[in-house]
Amino acid sequence: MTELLTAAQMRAIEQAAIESGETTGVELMERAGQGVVDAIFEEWPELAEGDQERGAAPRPAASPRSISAKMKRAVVLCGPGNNGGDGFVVARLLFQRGWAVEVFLYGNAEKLPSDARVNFERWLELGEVRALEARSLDGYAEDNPNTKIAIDALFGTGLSRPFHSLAGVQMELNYWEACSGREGHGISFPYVVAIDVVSGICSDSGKYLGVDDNPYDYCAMANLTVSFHERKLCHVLHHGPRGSGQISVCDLGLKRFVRVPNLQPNDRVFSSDPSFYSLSKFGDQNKFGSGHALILSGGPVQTGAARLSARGALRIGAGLVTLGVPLAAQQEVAAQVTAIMLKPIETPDDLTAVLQDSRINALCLGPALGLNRARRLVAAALDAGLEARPTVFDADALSAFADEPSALFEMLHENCVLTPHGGEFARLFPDIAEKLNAVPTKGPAYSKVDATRKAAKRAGCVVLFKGAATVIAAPDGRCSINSAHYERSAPWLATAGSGDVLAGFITGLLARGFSPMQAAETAAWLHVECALKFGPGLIAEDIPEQLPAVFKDLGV
Ligand SMILES: NC(=O)C1=CN([C@@H]2O[C@H](COP(=O)(O)OP(=O)(O)OC[C@H]3O[C@@H](n4cnc5c(N)ncnc54)[C@H](OP(=O)(O)O)[C@@H]3O)[C@@H](O)[C@H]2O)[C@@H](O)CC1
Ligand SMILES: Nc1ncnc2c1ncn2[C@@H]1O[C@H](COP(=O)(O)OP(=O)(O)O)[C@@H](O)[C@H]1O
Ligand SMILES: [K+]
Repeated sequence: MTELLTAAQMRAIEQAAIESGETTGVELMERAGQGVVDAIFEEWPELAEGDQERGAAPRPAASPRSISAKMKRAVVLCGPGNNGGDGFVVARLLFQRGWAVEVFLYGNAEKLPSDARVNFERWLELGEVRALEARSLDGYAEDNPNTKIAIDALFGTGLSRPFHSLAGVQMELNYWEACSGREGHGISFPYVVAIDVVSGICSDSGKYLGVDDNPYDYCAMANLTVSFHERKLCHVLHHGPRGSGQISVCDLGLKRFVRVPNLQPNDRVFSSDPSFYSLSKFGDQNKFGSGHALILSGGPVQTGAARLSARGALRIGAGLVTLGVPLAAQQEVAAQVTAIMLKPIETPDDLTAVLQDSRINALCLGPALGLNRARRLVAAALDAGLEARPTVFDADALSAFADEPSALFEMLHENCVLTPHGGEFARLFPDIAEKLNAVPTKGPAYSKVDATRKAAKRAGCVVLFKGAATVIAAPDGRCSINSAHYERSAPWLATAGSGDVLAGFITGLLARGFSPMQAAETAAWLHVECALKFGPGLIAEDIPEQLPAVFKDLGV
């Protein structure tokens, strides 16, 4: 598991490192700038070809007269804080490799923080700094056709309010990001490289501050973002992944400062990669050793969703899986399943009776259950037999309580898992959803992490809030994110029935004895792995069928 940091956590780590006396802010800034340059040449090795170190040449070498049209050119946009300071370092390092470098500053040089100021002064020994204005980049790529790289060093983790004053610049970066790497009419557009965070995005939420609609047409975007120490939350949340392009993480040598006192375990957020060891089966256990999952089905012609869940639960390793089916749908389900068993469950009393079997150690309610049937069965599910039986609530089992969410929350216990998508989340937690969906006016903005943690606390159980970034939180604040972005991008998972399979995966792992948090995290991660294994054309039925190959790759 890797950690995903908030801006405050990153600052605390930096501060602890500086206070230890082992490093200084200027040294960290130098490592940061070097890391950005290294990441650029790792991403585009062809850009490094033919570079000739010219060292710290005196100022005249950078004057316009000495810049030949053939020189590779970079334009560096520096902002008023330390992100801008990193930009000055990058400018110097590229210059020392023989590049023509043009530097713009947004803000007042006199007010730069001290470390940034040091690097501003160092740059001034090599070249000029022009004031960045709204139209500074208009026509720039066309007029300077050898511009290979644009560095976005305007704002990083310190963005505190909406940033609209350079709309023209942001739109130009957006356009360059879209056109870079493609030749058209003799013009090649530069790659946009964001230092730490794409300017305009709040680093804790991944939202563009002050933006309420589609930001993809007019906000700054990058082809590559170089994050320091670890990824920040914005790199996996909301608009962040699209805005960031690719992510490269630059090690600043701060690993041993992660455990600074103000970072409580339950304030931290991790990526949800599971421990694969826990997925293996060992010894001579019989099938009951891997648990028995019961999944409740809807009525006639509404049984497909529960069957998908059941298939998922069985493939992920539950020893036995039974579908609880109303009488009228028995024939339909029986004709479709083999290893999965059937039990007639029509009424709450039927469910109560079935649940007297304490070997049924995990339960799933929701997929196409029907709102009325869900409402009637939930109370029985939570009341019967085994105390605090691990139970997944999905789809209709959530929506059935839209008019009175508190009635559901009062019944839940710590072994429950709720798996809402955005719509279901808004039905159960309307106030939280409203806050999450409001236009953010200042940073740090309310994030999906904040929302899911709050929901888990209110519900008193694990909440898995679905999406390309699936956020999983427990009532005590533990939180992880399963990010289907970058090399794990899995857009084909957005297909009918995919959530039903996920509910089945979680139920199967609960049956195998995983804790609710561990089951949710592991299931979400495997769900994406299955989609990646299959690739384009994926439909929900395919997802469970990828598990054997995924397990094999993992050495399970
Ligand atoms: N932590 C580490 O270990 C390391 C961090 N490093 C680097 O430092 C970066 C963080 O630096 P930072 O804290 O100075 O913040 P940054 O993003 O440069 O901006 C802050 C400035 O912007 C201003 N401002 C804000 N919003 C604004 C707006 N809308 N419009 C106009 N102004 C606005 C804000 O003003 P204020 O809110 O105070 O009024 C303040 O002046 C980090 O991302 C990384 O690149 C590396 O050097 C190496 C190690
Ligand atoms: N763009 C995406 N990339 C990766 N996964 C996605 C994306 N969109 C949705 N998902 C995942 O697909 C599943 C969809 O679930 P859900 O919305 O409940 O669909 P259904 O009700 O049809 O099963 C969730 O696990 C969600 O996290
Ligand atoms: K930036």
